Amino acid sequence: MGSGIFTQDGAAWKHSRDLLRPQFASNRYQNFEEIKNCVKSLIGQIPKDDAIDLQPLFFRLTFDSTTFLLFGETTSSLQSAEIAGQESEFVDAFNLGQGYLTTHSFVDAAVQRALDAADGKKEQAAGEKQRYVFIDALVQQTREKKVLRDQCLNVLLAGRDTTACCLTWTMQVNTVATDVLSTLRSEIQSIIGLGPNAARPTREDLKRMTYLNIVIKEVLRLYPSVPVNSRAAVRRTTLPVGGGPDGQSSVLVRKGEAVGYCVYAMHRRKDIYGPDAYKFRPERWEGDALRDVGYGYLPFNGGPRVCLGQDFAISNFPTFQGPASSAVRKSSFSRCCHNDHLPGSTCTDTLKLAKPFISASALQTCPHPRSSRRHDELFFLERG
Ligand code: HEM
Repeated sequence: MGSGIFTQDGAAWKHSRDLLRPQFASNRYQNFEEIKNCVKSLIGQIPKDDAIDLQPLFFRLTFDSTTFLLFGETTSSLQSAEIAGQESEFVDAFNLGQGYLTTHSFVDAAVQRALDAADGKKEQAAGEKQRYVFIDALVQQTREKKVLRDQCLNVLLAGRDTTACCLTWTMQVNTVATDVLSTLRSEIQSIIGLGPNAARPTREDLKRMTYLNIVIKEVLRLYPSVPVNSRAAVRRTTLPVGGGPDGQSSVLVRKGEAVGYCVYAMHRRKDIYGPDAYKFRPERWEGDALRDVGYGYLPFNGGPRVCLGQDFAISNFPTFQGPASSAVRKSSFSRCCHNDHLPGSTCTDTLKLAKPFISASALQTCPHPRSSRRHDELFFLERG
C-alpha cells in the first residue's frame, strides 16, 4: 500500500489528512449516476431463480464505486463478474494475485492521465471537465507520482472492503428479519417507487429514507466493518477502569504500550443497548434513548482519525454523526500499534481516546461467533 493516509502516523498522516479531506468534502452533493449503473450491473448478475453468494459481487461493486470516486472512471469489474461459487480455490487465488497487479496498473495509468491533463498534454472530454474527480483535485496539490499512487491505493483499500461487508451484512440480516424488509420496502416505495418504474434515488431521496438509515446503523452496530482496532500510547497515561479484581480500578498504560479494543463487543453492551443488545432491531435508534451514545457506537471510529469516507459510503444520513468531538477528552494514544511504530520510531500521532467508552465490565467474553479466544473490550495490553 505504500505510504498513505492509512499507513502513516504523526506529521506525515496529518499532511495526508489535510491533503485528502477537501476532496471528500467536495463530493458531498454529487449524485453519482455512474455508481447507479454499477448497481444495475450488479442486479444483472443475480440469477432470478437460483441461490447466489452476494459478497463477491459487493466487493466488485465497491471496488468500481471507489475507483469512480478517485479517478472518474470505474474498473467495470462487475461487467465481467463470474457467478460466485463456480470459481475454484485456485482460480480465486490466481484472481487475487492478478487483481493486485491490475489494480496497481489501473491506478498508475489513472494517475498518469490526471498528470497529463493537469499539464495540458491531454484534452479532457467536456463531461470530464464538469465532474469533480478526486485525483484531478489531488494533482493540484502535488505532482509526485508515488504520493498520488499510494494515497489512492490507501483510499481504495479503506473504501472497498468496509462498504462491501456492510452491504453483505445488510442483505444477510434482511433475509431473516422479514418484518424489517417489508418496512424498508414500503419506505422505498413511498419515496422512489419499486420495480422497473422506480426512480433512481438522489442523495436527497436517500436522506428522506429514515428507516433505511437506521437499518444500516443497526447493521454497523452488530457487524462493524472494523470489529477490532488498537492504539499505542504516545505518553504515559491511565485508563479510568478495567483494572483490579472487579475491573473498577484504573489501568496504567506506559508510553509505547498497545491497547486493543473490540468494537464488536462494545456495540453489544447490555448496559448501553439494553437486554436485547444482541438482537437486530433498527427501531432502537428511534427516539432519544441512544442519542448520547457517544463512544459506545464507533463504526467509523472517532476523533481526528474518524473515517474520511463516511459521507461517500452512506450518503451522510443525518443520524450518523458519530461521537461529538466535544466528547473527546484526553489525547494519549496514537493510531498505530505495530511494533515498528513504537518508541524510538515515527509514531508521534495522537488519537483522542474518550474515556467513557471503556466499560466498567471491561472483562467480557467477545461474543464473536468465530472467536475462540477470550478477549475483552479492552482485550490486550502489551509492552511495545
Ligand atoms: C461502511 C463503510 C465504512 C466503514 C464502516 C468505515 C470505517 C472506518 C474506520 C473504523 C476507520 C478508522 C480506521 C483506524 O484509524 O483505525 C476508517 C478510516 C478511513 N476511512 Fe473508512 N469506512 C467506510 C467507508 C469508507 C469509504 C467508502 C472510504 C473512501 C472512499 C473510506 C476512507 C477512509 C479513510 C481515507 C480512512 C483513514 C482516515 C485517517 O486515518 O485519517 N472509508 N474507516
